[in-house]
Amino acid sequence: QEAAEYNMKMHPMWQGPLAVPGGDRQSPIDIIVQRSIIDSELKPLVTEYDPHTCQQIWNNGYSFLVEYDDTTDKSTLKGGPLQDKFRLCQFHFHWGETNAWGSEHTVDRRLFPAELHLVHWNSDKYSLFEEAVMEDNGLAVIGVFLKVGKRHEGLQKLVDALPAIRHKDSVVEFTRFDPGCLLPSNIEDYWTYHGSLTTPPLTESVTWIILKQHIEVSHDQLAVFRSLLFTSAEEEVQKSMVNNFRVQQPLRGRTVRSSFT
Ligand SMILES: NS(=O)(=O)c1nc2c(F)c(F)c(F)c(F)c2s1
Ligand SMILES: [Zn+2]
Repeated sequence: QEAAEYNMKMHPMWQGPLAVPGGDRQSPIDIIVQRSIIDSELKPLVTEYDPHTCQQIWNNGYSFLVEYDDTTDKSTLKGGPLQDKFRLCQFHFHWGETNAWGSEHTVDRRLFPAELHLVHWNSDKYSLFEEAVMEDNGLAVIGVFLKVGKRHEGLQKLVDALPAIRHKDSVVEFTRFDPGCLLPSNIEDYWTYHGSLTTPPLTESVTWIILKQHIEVSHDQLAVFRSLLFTSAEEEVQKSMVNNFRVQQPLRGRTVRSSFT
């Protein structure tokens, strides 16, 4: 409990509501593997990402986001637990001040040093992200755990862009980046559950798809994430962007399904 209180006091992210009042499908959560229900009807995920839809990378004061042109169905996700087609709008990460923690979700309480979120919205049912974010089947987010190990060649282009967006609200052009290079080789094995955004507005509109297989990045690559700042250039006290994860939320009777035995 005191850790949660510490988290609330110490991190700029928690000025907003800690949990949506009455929210019974909040994220992130701990995935207890033996309590997950194997669902043989879960299909393989189908991602079709077009690197030419990549537009910019920016620091929004919570994380850094790589944003994609989502005005057409060029970069999409379907299959898995999803009935509709979802458009990629952005991806971002959450990480810790040390390699000992940083992920938002955990597996049997196991923490990872960072977690990647690929954010998609339901373009079969809605015409804008802003609409979809308010609907319970509006968003689908793929979560990928990061472990420290060998250098991730595909990530380096992104790491090299970070010094240009050190401060909150800085933006630089970022093109021809294939987010598929950040996925592990096995995307068939995943857990899925209904939850929420993990940063304000915390809306309960997300079908979470957490991949079982992690990706590896080097210690030095992750260290560059920590060189980012929560604060804008004008602020006199600079705060390094670390521990930008939300505290875990109660399961409230939800079931986590798994696509594998
Ligand atoms: N961490 S997350 O749940 O994937 C996630 N949070 C947010 C958020 F707070 C936003 F305002 C937003 F526009 C997003 F696209 C996402 S995506
Ligand atoms: Zn996230």
